[in-house]
Amino acid sequence: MGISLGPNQYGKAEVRLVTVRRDGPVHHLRDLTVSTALRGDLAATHLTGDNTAVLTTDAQKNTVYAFAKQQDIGEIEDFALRLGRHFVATQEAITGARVTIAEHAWDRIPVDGVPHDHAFSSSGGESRTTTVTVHADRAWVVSGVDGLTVLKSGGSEFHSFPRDEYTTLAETDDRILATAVTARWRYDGNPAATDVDWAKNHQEIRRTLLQAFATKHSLSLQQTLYTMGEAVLLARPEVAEVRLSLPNKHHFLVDLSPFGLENHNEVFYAADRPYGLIEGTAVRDEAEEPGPAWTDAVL
Ligand SMILES: O=c1[nH]c(=O)c2[nH]c(=O)[nH]c2[nH]1
Repeated sequence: MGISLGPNQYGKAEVRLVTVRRDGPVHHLRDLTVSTALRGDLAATHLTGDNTAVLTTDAQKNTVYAFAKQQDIGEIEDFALRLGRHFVATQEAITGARVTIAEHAWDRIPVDGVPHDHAFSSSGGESRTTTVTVHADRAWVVSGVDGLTVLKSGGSEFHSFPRDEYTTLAETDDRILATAVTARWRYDGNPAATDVDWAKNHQEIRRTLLQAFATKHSLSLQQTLYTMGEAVLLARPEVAEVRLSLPNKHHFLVDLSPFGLENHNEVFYAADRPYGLIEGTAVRDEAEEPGPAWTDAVL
């Protein structure tokens, strides 16, 4: 009974690539997930462990980042074709390359109706939430938003933190700041007994959160968090308290120096975990004590 190697392919799956092109103050953002898979004469590595024909998956990932720097990405079809053709043309053993790209769309955050130069939001995955608790004589309402994904490619710094023997993070005065906002706000008084326009509140609070994120020059995500909560309390007198849970979706600068390329804050690796998790509350001084809906509204 004979056994032989069947069809096979290999590559790097889900390379998270974010690029920022700066035309003066206006930034152009691209956010892609790129997967490569190569096929060809790869029997040796499977059968004997001879890797002489194996272009590493690490090199495939590096190629994605280097190509993103060397030429404008353009349409994802063109970028995928450039990558695929490169692998087939340069690797003798490789006869086929499959490159799959998903592009994640971002919209400019409107600030007073004007699209912002370098602050973006992504509506995919967002939901509006509410938790109400009803007793015989009153009700408490907690509303919120989940998964409101935002990113700014300018106006964010993080430095002047303490350095102990385990601190390796570089200080930066220009980084990408990205998060998926989970927000909960509680209404003061007995809102179910009064005439609250829930839809309008939701819309205005969402807009206020976005505008604060876009316009606040950030020295930390903590500072941005408080500014966002404070802005909601300033805009909506019926809201007593705002809780925010903000994952710091890290974007790491890709080191392109091994390929003789400079990276002036243009090409990033979007990491999904671990992430910093920044949580906090902005509360109105004269607000009444929170009701049961607040205690139960876990972030
Ligand atoms: O805005 C930030 N706050 C932190 O507390 C922190 N910690 C870290 O590693 N990066 C950041 N960024």
